[in-house]
Amino acid sequence: MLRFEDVTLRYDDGPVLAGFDLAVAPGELVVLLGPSGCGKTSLLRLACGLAAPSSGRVVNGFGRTAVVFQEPRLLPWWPALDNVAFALAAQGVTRATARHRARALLDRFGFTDADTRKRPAALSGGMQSRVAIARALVVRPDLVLMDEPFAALDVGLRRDLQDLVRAAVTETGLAALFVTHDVTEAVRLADRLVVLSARPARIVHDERNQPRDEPAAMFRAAAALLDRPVVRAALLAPAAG
Ligand SMILES: Nc1ncnc2c1ncn2[C@@H]1O[C@H](COP(=O)(O)OP(=O)(O)OP(=O)(O)O)[C@@H](O)[C@H]1O
Repeated sequence: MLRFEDVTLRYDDGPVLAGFDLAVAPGELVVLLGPSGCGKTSLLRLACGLAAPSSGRVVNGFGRTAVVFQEPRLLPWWPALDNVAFALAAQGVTRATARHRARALLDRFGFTDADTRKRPAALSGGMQSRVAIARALVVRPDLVLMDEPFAALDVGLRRDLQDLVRAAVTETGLAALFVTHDVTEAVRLADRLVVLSARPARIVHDERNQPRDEPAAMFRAAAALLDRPVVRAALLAPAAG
């Protein structure tokens, strides 16, 4: 379980979170949907221990946490295979085992043997994103934190990668906290969709297990994103019933 308990986070210019509560359970794919600058990245930084709350508690009870950033952040001089295998270096597995696991995952992600030998500069943006996701998943995390990992990709590629993330979560039972400001992406991916207000981020809508790609769910999420209480109350009322 990952828990934010009454978390406040202040920067010099004021709070980005104030009394924030959220729990992410094992096996759950939670999408945080919120406007730009509302504090989504800050929440992920708290979740993986890169930042500490000003008050309140962040408790990450998952054994192993992996992170996927918006940019793939691959090592440019290494082939795709080694970029993935390297993630296992800290786990004390042999180099042969690491490369074997990396190859198996890249194979599932559609890489040919020749592709696995290419350096990042020789891979398309979508392929680089796949390497970044493989690097996170190869360590067999219990929780993966994803910060708008597909924001730079075109729509068709995004859908492929969203399917890949969903499949990985379903097959392995890991928990995921996925940040985006794209309503379509959020509805398509989420087991549970949490919509955040503008800074300081507070939860304005929290919906579980909605049918994916359902226009009504998109409408509710978009309405919540508008963050206008009167409009929201009117539009969200049917969801409550
Ligand atoms: N280290 C920092 N020091 C001061 N202010 C910061 C810091 N990190 C983020 N901020 C500010 O806090 C607010 C929230 O930033 P954050 O990156 O968490 O939001 P976000 O929702 O992820 O935004 P985006 O969608 O644009 O990536 C922004 O106004 C940002 O400028």
